[in-house]
Amino acid sequence: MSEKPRMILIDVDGTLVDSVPDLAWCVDEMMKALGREPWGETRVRDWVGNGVERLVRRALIGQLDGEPSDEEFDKAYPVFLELYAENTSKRSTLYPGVPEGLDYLRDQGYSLGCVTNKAEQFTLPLLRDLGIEDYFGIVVAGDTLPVKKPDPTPLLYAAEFFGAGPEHSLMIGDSKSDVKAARAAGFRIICMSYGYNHGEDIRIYEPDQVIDSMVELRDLL
Ligand SMILES: O=C(O)COP(=O)(O)O
Ligand SMILES: [Mg+2]
Repeated sequence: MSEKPRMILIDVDGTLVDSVPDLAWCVDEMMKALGREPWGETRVRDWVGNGVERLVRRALIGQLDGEPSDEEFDKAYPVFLELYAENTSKRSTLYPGVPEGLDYLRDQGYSLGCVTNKAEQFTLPLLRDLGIEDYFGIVVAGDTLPVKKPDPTPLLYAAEFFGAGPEHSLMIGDSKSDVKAARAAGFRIICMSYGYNHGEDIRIYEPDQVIDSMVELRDLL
């Protein structure tokens, strides 16, 4: 962990992309289509980070933990998928410092990968629409493998692709899933202070560093 990283894996939602405006819009339109009240961005923000299926389940019950009925979910999920396919990037933006940060990392010669819990059908268009897909040698999405973060497997899969050992591997994320996955993989972990962590300060989970902008990576790496 103390050695200089060779490979850097970066999370999407809450790290590179402020995707909640689109996710919340789609959740609210789904709720309205089901004849229910919309939740708004502030509520939806705390439910992002474990993939769109989990997001829809949380929206249906109005809380982080628990399950809606199968009947409710089976009705709602296709509605959400259709809405989000058309609204993946319309309202989503890169956080300030992301373009400069990615340029810096690329120019320094790091192998860059993207590891997200967002499903591949949304991840790839989102990265493309925001003009950042070419930075990444590999994209491991939420459904690329049978498991997602906080399981370390997606991180180890990317590390194997690049031939990087854990001592040369860094994860950059925003949530406790990123911290847990990185710890289990034996990677260094840096978190963004501005991301989504289900309403909790990410510092509670003790990542190696917490930064406010990806431009700060210039001083850390
Ligand atoms: O919840 C999601 O869909 C994805 O979240 P992540 O990009 O932060 O892993
Ligand atoms: Mg995230």
